[in-house]
Amino acid sequence: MPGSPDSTAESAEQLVDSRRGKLHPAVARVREAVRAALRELPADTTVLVACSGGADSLALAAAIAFEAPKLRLRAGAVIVDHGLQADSAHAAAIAADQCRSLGLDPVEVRAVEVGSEGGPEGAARAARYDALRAAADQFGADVVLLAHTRDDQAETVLLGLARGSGARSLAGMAPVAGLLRRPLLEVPRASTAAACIASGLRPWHDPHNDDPQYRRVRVRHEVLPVLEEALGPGVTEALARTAGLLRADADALDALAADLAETAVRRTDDEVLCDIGMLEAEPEAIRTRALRQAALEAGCHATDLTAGHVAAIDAFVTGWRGQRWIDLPQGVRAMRRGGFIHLKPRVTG
Ligand SMILES: Nc1ncnc2c1ncn2[C@@H]1O[C@H](COP(=O)(O)OP(=O)(O)OP(=O)(O)O)[C@@H](O)[C@H]1O
Repeated sequence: MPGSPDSTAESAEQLVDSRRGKLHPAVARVREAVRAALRELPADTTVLVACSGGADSLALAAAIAFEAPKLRLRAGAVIVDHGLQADSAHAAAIAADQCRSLGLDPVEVRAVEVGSEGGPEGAARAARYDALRAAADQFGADVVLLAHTRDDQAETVLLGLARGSGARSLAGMAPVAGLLRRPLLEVPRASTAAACIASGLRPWHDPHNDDPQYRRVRVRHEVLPVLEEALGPGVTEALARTAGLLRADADALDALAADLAETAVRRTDDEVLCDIGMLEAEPEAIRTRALRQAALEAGCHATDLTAGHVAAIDAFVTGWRGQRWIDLPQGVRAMRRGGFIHLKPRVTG
């Protein structure tokens, strides 16, 4: 089914405030979040909003268009056309027109080819992020804004819990990650939808957002409503708060693990060596993070390296009973010899 402008009915009640000439609370909330996230940027910084044409990123586009002159920023938009639906070019053109009419400049549509690595969602995401980075390069932008909301964050935490993830994953999406910023992580999705209606914007409705074959869609439409009903309203907000708390913890542990890896892990020409004597005195949370880092350095991909793999490497330190070796993703092999764990990448050719 092709996507269409969102058919959410305009509620008279929601428009009351704007008719009275008062700023609608949802619009105010989105703008305030944008101001708070971008306040410290130097004047003349170029900021691009990644706009799919959906309600979240359209509300973000409107807010940055309003706030940019006051913050003395230049604000533009990038729309990525993934080419995955018959009418995707049309939907991208409509989103671009709306961004232009908001006063954003430059506004760029980038068509991408989505590969297959990492599954359909992962491949689309990888192609999108590449396109966003390329657009930032082209326009000299230091910041790209993504419109993930508090509800997206809560969904990410629940999905992580269901996988049995650790603190880093349960910390959800980062408000700032290099070039990327997510100013709406504390703003509910209901506010972005209401802000669009109040501003007369016509969001595009992505049919994937209703497709129950995606786990995230099932969490959104089935799991969270049940939790809110059983445990009371506020579950979504609470899950997002958990992400924020765990982010601070995970950052601190990662910093300690990086310090440990600095001394206990070293690279030679053909392998990565981990000093068991230095590792065994450390708490598990720090030791296993340093070991994970070592495995990544040896060539394992983050997406393939599981907690089970890391536990098996850790067993060379804390559960040594003469294990011979373990095979890790990307053909990396780990074994204990002398006082070290040796992580050897597969020899190719
Ligand atoms: N086609 C697009 N063009 C530009 N930006 C997009 C596009 N699709 C998504 N985005 C940006 O990414 C944000 C998240 O979108 P969505 O939730 O659909 O992606 P996702 O698959 O969860 O990706 P990720 O979580 O890695 O960003 C949007 O709010 C928007 O800012």
